[in-house]
Amino acid sequence: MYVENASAPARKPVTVPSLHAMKAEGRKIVMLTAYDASFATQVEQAGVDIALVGDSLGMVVQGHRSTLPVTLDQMVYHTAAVARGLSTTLLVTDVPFLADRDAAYALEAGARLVGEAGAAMLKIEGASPHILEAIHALTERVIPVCAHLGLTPQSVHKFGGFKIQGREHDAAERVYNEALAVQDAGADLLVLEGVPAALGERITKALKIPVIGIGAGPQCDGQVLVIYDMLGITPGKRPKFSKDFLAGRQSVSEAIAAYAADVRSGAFPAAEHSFN
Ligand SMILES: Nc1nc(=O)c2c([nH]1)NC[C@@H]1CN(c3ccc(C(=O)N[C@@H](CCC(=O)O)C(=O)O)cc3)CN21
Ligand SMILES: CC(C)C(=O)C(=O)O
Ligand SMILES: [Mg+2]
Repeated sequence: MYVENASAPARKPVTVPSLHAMKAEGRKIVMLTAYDASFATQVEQAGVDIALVGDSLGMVVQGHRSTLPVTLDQMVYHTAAVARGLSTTLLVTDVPFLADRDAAYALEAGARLVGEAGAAMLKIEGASPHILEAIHALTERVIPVCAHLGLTPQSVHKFGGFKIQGREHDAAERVYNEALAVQDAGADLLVLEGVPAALGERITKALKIPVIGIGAGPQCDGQVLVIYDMLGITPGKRPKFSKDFLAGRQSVSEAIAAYAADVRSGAFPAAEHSFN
């Protein structure tokens, strides 16, 4: 275990079954990205439920304009670093662009990110037939999967930018049906990004698995943000759905604790962080 965490107060480990229990009991799930051991320790000590090694690291750590250049080797490197900073926080890692091109590649990613680096769950964007196959192949081999729908950043070229999805009736139906499909394929969790709040609420109510929103309104079972956005240090324009929790506070740990408290109370996201 990472030494700075050695004196952290004990809490029960967050697990896939405990996330399902949180949805059943109406307790909000708090998720935040981390890319290294020091931030992972901050996330752990603030009592965040899930740490996400997001492929957003391609943008906020590496300085690229999209998440597409991130490699599986890089995700393994960051996941192993984050794992050393955690003890009870559930560790989810993104499968990078096209590492899920078929079930065999997805299993290779699973072997490396779970077996080698220490992730507990893989997050995969989309619901096309080959992605549903990959979700099925992984979950059949007891690697839990978090699906990711709506504004899936790896689809940036198809969408023509980081654009809110599911605004028109047909597009909303498509995202809704994809959510049912990834659940049927075996996903244990869904990240729903950049969709109108009403669609976020409808999908959250329809699914048995917990739905974590980012720009998907306040009715989701939990929320996730990119940690540099909620610390106000992202260069340039932050997404509208994010909020600077360090503003007016004294430390990173206070900011993360405030984020966790606001997600749990329902104070975040407010109307200004949601789309209609
Ligand atoms: N710093 C950072 N934060 C993120 O949330 C994030 C990343 N990077 N990188 C990977 C993806 C890209 N994401 C993004 C990036 C930009 C917008 C954005 O600017 N959206 C517009 C909405 C445009 C519309 O209305 O269609 C916005 O105003 O928020 C959204 C998601 C989410 N992820
Ligand atoms: C924004 C979250 C959901 C993500 O996928 C990432 O950080 O890469
Ligand atoms: Mg991602």
